[in-house]
Amino acid sequence: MSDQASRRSRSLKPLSRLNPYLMRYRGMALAALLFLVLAAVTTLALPLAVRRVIDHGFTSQDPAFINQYFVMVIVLAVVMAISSAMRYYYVITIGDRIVSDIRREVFSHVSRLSPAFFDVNQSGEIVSRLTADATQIRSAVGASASVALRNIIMCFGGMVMMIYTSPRLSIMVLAAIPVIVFPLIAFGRSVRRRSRAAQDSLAEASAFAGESIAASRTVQAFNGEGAAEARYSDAVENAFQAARQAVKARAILTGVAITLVFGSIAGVLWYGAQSVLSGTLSAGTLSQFVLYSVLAASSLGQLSEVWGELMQSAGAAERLTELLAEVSAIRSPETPQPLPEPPRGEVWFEDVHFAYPSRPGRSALKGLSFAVDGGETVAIVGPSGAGKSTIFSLILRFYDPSSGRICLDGRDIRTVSLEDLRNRLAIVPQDVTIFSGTIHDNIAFSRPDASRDEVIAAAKAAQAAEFIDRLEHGYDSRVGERGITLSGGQRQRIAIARAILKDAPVLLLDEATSALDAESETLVQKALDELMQSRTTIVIAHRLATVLKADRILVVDDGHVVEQGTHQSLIRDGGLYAKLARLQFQMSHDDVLSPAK
Ligand SMILES: Nc1ncnc2c1ncn2[C@@H]1O[C@H](COP(=O)(O)OP(=O)(O)OP(=O)(O)O)[C@@H](O)[C@H]1O
Repeated sequence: MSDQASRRSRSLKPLSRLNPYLMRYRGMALAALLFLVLAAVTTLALPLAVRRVIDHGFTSQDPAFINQYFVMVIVLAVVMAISSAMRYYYVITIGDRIVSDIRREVFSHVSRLSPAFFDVNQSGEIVSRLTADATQIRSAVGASASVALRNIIMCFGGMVMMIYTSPRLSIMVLAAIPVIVFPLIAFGRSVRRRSRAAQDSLAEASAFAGESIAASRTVQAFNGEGAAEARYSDAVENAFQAARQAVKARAILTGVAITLVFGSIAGVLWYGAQSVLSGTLSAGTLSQFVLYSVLAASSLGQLSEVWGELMQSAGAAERLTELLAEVSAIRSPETPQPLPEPPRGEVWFEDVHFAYPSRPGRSALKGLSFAVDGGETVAIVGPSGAGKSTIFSLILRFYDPSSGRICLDGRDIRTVSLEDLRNRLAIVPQDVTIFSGTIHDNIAFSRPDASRDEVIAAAKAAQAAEFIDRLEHGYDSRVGERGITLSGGQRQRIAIARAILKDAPVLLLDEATSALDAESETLVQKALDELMQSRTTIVIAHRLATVLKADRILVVDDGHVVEQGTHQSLIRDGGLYAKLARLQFQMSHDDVLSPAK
């Protein structure tokens, strides 16, 4: 564990980060506190009643007096019961409420962080913060904090009442505390050390068993069963010995604890009894004192149990609120400029240099310039790693260039709001994400307010309607996780339907490299033709059909444009494109040499 991690788990301070959330529910928090104090005070009042009953009721033989006190005890018990129930309700509800708020806020914040954040953070870890850490906080706010608070009040109140009841006996108890506590702490440490050693040995034995069983074929093929058995039994024996040591230490600890605690209690009680006999202390006062000591001691015990939980929750609160402090590298400007109306769909790259933030030393784009006119179809072609996908990421403003400008309809995209910019762009990615939900929801992802008719029209235009109609529940069929799985071609057509529904002036199309069967290929192609009509299209091309249809081809290599032209002109020039075309589109040598065919 790093220094930072170990320091984290030793402080309760990060829990204060939950204060702003708590303050939102001030009323409920006050109510919880009120009932908490009320429950503690009534508990602390009970021993007072006990003393009065013992000292006055029994000695004066006055049944009316006893009845009166028992009625009082019942009233106290009812108050205690009601306030405990209310405390439980309020405290748990506040915990749940705060955790829901934090979850919502963290999710909404994280969803808006730029991809640079996700380049260096694992999504699994973030999700675990949202789930496991949030649950930990729920238990901290909901249970541990209230138990801790109640026990602090009880322990403190119990001690005050002990002193109030009998200062002399209290001094004796105080004197006994170090006698009990120090040996227990020392022993406790050794027990913990031994338990950890036992657990480590067991983990080692289990690891060996797991490995050996998983590789049972290898073990048997080499006649290694005997050796494995011997090694495992050694490991198990070690674990047993370590566990025995731990148990022995714990047994001694229990014995020592009982001796010390009861010895001290007996000592204090003996002294108390002597005082009762000599008439300096009443029997009721002694009982009251004993009850307060029991209350104070048990509160202390419970406090030590929830302390560890509170520590863990503090760590959880820290990890979760850390995410909220994360500032997105990509934000809308303070005063965004509007994009020109109506949209023209012009995209310019002007001498764009860019390196990914996670790899600052290596430029992905090195002075890239090109201009795409409204309605034009431009194909981007280049070797793997040339920077083609990076161009899309920059148009979508997932990252900002380190120098140069990217403009949409003549406006630098950094001067317009992210929402306006992305409203004008539709993307059909290579790897289509299908969310768990219905087909309708998946298509309408690009425009959640779209009507069923609009979704059907988009699906028809994307050549997807036919396969959707064949599904048992049509547009309401569930897909994605725990739903039906779609084929590669079907997923692509869903993505195309999404883009058609969005109807944005600029289409970014990352053609799939994976081969589809001939029928899917034809359907996807038809769907794309429909989509590309009457809008600007920038396509990372992997298919011959696409480059043949493009108005212009940009050949990108090592972060800049090295050639541009039509398929024919580029083949004629015999440069990088001619070479790539031969490899990528599997054209024969003759095709390349006589491109007019
Ligand atoms: N998120 C990222 N973080 C760091 N480096 C990246 C990231 N994405 C891409 N790169 C690097 O940037 C360079 C350009 O990558 P890019 O994905 O744009 O290439 P490409 O032309 O699309 O390649 P391909 O055809 O193989 O998809 C590569 O060297 C790549 O390793």
